[in-house]
Amino acid sequence: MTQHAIHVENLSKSYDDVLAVKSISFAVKPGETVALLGGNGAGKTTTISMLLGILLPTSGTIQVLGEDMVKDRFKVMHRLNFSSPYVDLPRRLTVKQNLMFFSKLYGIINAKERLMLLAEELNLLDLLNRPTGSLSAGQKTRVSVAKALINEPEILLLDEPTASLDPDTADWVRNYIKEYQKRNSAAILLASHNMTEVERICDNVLMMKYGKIVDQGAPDDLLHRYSRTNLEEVFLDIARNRKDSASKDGNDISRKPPHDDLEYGDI
Ligand SMILES: Nc1ncnc2c1ncn2[C@@H]1O[C@H](COP(=O)(O)OP(=O)(O)OP(=O)(O)O)[C@@H](O)[C@H]1O
Repeated sequence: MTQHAIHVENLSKSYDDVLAVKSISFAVKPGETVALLGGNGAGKTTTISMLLGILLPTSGTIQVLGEDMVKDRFKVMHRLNFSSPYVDLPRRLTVKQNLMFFSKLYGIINAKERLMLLAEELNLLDLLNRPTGSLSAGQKTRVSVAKALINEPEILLLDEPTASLDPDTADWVRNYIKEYQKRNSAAILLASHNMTEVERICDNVLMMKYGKIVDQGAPDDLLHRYSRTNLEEVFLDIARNRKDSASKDGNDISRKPPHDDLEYGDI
């Protein structure tokens, strides 16, 4: 039996009186790319933060590479990494200093070689001596991807990996990440608002709303079930409760959320 790279069961998280994530369950296999989709406030960042061990769940379990993330996260943290354009790397450090810092943090043996390889592949050579804070948004995103791959992670958590990139560079970065995944059988969990990206690179999609997973499936499967031609329309159907019929597996997405759900999300 294939061991799941990520296995989440009945995971919930409350912030005081806000129940941000409500009993979600899902799994990601090695070599698989799964998208976490949902409107603002749906619970995506909270979920990713729990997977990274930054936030403790209120209840439920998270197994990462077979380890319990709550009890034993230090056994596996060096095997994961993440990239988010919303988490700034230290601004005054140069790109090289930042990448070197993270190499040391992850205990990379041939740190300099690894750094230079990534810099070359991600077209960062001319930026290595620039303060990270002085870079354009797109340049910072490329540095963030390099930082995320510095330890050759088996699990990659990506929050909007191509935000701020022009279409040509975004396409290139997507292909680069997919190539990396193929070589390393990495599991990828991706939060994105870019539906074309999700359709192109994800094997499975989890649709979150008000902290719950309200539907899921392969992109083609969702298009078929919602009788849509693209994922953006499926997203809008779910966000606006527009679909009349329940999905085949019995999820009734036409149902209005219970009254107390309204305070948790703003789709
Ligand atoms: N530190 C916090 N304290 C209190 N409430 C929080 C905190 N962080 C998030 N929340 C709330 O939890 C809910 C889920 O937020 P989260 O950031 O996980 O959503 P998201 O899906 O990532 O949204 P977005 O797409 O806007 O980034 C929201 O209602 C949010 O206001």
